[in-house]
Amino acid sequence: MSKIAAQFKDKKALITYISGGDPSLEMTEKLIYRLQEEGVDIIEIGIPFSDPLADGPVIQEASQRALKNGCTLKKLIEMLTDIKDKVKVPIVLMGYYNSVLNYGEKEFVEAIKKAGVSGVIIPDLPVDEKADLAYYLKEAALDQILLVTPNTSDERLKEISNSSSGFLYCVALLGTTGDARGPYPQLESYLKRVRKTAGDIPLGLGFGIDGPEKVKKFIDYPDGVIIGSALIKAITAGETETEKLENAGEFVRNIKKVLANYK
Ligand SMILES: O=P(O)(O)OC[C@@H](O)[C@@H](O)c1c[nH]c2ccccc12
Repeated sequence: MSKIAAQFKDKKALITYISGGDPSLEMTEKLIYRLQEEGVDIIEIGIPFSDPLADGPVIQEASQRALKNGCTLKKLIEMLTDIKDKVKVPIVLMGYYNSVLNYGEKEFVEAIKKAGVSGVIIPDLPVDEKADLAYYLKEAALDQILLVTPNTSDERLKEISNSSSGFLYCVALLGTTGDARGPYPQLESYLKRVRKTAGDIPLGLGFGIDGPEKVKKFIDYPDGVIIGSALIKAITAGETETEKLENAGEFVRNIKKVLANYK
């Protein structure tokens, strides 16, 4: 079992997303330590990108702040490599395919492996693309987490879940990240359909889950939740570094309180 999949064992997992380099790489480093201390199960880190097409305004702005402050994929990987020994929680890199292509697919996989990263999410790389990247990731024993949506047909679901490793990312709505309308009204039947088709792989639910209330409402169906925009909002609301870290801690504690009641 991969280090990522193991995080779903006997509990509902909490996966938090932060944008790498927002507002600085030093802050990303401190946030990783804080999220780890608060007991987050997996940390997803976004590679800053100018056209993040799956992202709503909160993450778009976070990505812009990171780019403005000079964060690049290379610098992000260097930072992760430097702190590798202090990070026990599995790290997942989320980024658009273009960033990986620019870096070089083979070089990217080698570098993130060295940085201790456990898996990747590349939302704009379809499963049938058969990219070299998928091959290199497998060789390096890194997870490639794939996404399904309420619109995904049963046939595709089967194909995607067979190729996904670590967990299967169930997008909770038809829209972008941070969409407060989520999750999808027929979430229960959607996730039951996924469960039936996907077999044993853990199911993570993300997009539009903005706090403890929504977690409570929907946690029966998936094996874990992914929260990004709402956490970034809480962090950004802090004025000083200390306040930002404190807000992140408080946000996570409130979600963990809900999750503690479930298995
Ligand atoms: O921000 P939200 O609505 O809480 O959704 C999680 C999300 O942020 C994170 O998993 C993510 C950020 N950017 C993405 C792009 C594609 C898929 C997933 C993501």
